[in-house]
Parts: sequence; structure tokens; C-alpha cells
Amino acid sequence: MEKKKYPIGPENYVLYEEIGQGATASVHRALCVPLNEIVAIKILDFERDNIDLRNISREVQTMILVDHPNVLKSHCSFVSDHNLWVVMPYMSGGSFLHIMKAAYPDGFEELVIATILREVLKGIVYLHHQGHIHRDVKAGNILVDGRGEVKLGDFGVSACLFDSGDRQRTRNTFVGTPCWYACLQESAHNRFLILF
Ligand SMILES: Nc1ncnc2c1ncn2[C@@H]1O[C@H](COP(=O)(O)OP(=O)(O)OP(=O)(O)O)[C@@H](O)[C@H]1O
Repeated sequence: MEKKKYPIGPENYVLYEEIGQGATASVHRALCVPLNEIVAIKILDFERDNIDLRNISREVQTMILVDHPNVLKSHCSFVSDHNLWVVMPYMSGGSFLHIMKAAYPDGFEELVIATILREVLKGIVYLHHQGHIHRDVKAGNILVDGRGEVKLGDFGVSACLFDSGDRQRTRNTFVGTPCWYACLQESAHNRFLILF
């Protein structure tokens, strides 16, 4: 089957509402006009103060290259004015953090957690086989689409085991989300599952 080609250039997309706001980017639901398909577009502003171009370029490269049902990939990306647009599949259920906040303030049942984690772990195993470490696995970065498919996203602080020089060394440093890092360290001896 021929692979769908997602067009490059903002004129091919109609931006709808903002569906997410991260530290460095905003994410919009959008229509890809030539394909008549709903997508999500992450827009990063190069002129923002806290922008780290190396991280961004690695995130985009990783998202273009990955190909696994449990890893959020990018269809294409392009620069428009001082913004980088990253076009991705639209995950209409949002993140598990949002779902918990909205409907499950006491957390999910264990069976649900196990089901979600099984999918996430398949994605992580795939990433590790490709030489990538995600380094920021958390509920806010685990997304679900309209068919219930679970994907791990946000490669903003990921690293590649095949990098050399400076980047090799930086993997000994702390990255990610502080409380999750602490929780993971702690629960490595217990059960990772309770974190959700
Ligand atoms: N493909 C998508 N479909 C639907 N919602 C998405 C998609 N990608 C991201 N989002 C939403 O946007 C939010 C922010 O996205 P993302 O985590 O990629 O941005 P970020 O700036 O890298 O965030 P962070 O502050 O965690 O580094 C996510 O938590 C999620 O709610």
C-alpha cells in the first residue's frame, strides 16, 4: 500500500482549537485540507526564551523516524516564519493525565493501569531497540486516540544511545519531570503501576 503523503506548508492546514500547552509548544487540532484528515499540530516558537534548538531537532528527527503503533510519530514537519510545525496523528482522547484529572481523580483501577502500561511498555521496548531512551515517561505524555490506541509521545528530552561526544555525557544528567523521576527511583523496588 502506498504511504500517505502529508503536505508541507501552513496553507495546507486549517488550525482549530488549542488542545494542549507544554513548556515549549502549543498543540492544535487541525484539518489537513488535501487529505481531508484531522491531525494534531505542535507549534514551537523559535523566538521563545526557553527554546533549545538541539532538543527540538532531536525530538522532530525521532518522531519522523519512529514507526510503532504505541509511539506517537510525526507525519511531517516544516518551518513557517519563526515557528516549527510538527504534524502528528490526532489523539482525540488526550493524555491520561487529562483523563484522570477530568474523570478519575482517585486514579485508575489496577486492571486499567496494567492495560495502559502494557501498551506503553511495548512502545518503550521498541524505542530501546532503536537505541532511544525517552526519559520523560509520565501520564501527561501517554495519549489515547478515538479507537483506544495508546501512544507514548513527547520526545523533548529523549536521547539516542548512538550519540557521541557531548551528548553521550549528558545522559548521566537529570532530565524529565522532577517528581516523576523521584517516584520512579523510589518505586523501582516496588511497583511502577501505582504511579498512575
Ligand atoms: N497528537 C496529539 N493529539 C492530541 N493531543 C496532543 C497531541 N500531542 C500533544 N497533545 C496534547 O498537548 C499536550 C502538550 O504536548 P507536548 O507534551 O508534546 O508538549 P511539550 O511542550 O513538549 O510538553 P512538556 O511541557 O511536557 O515538555 C499534551 O499533554 C497533550 O495533552
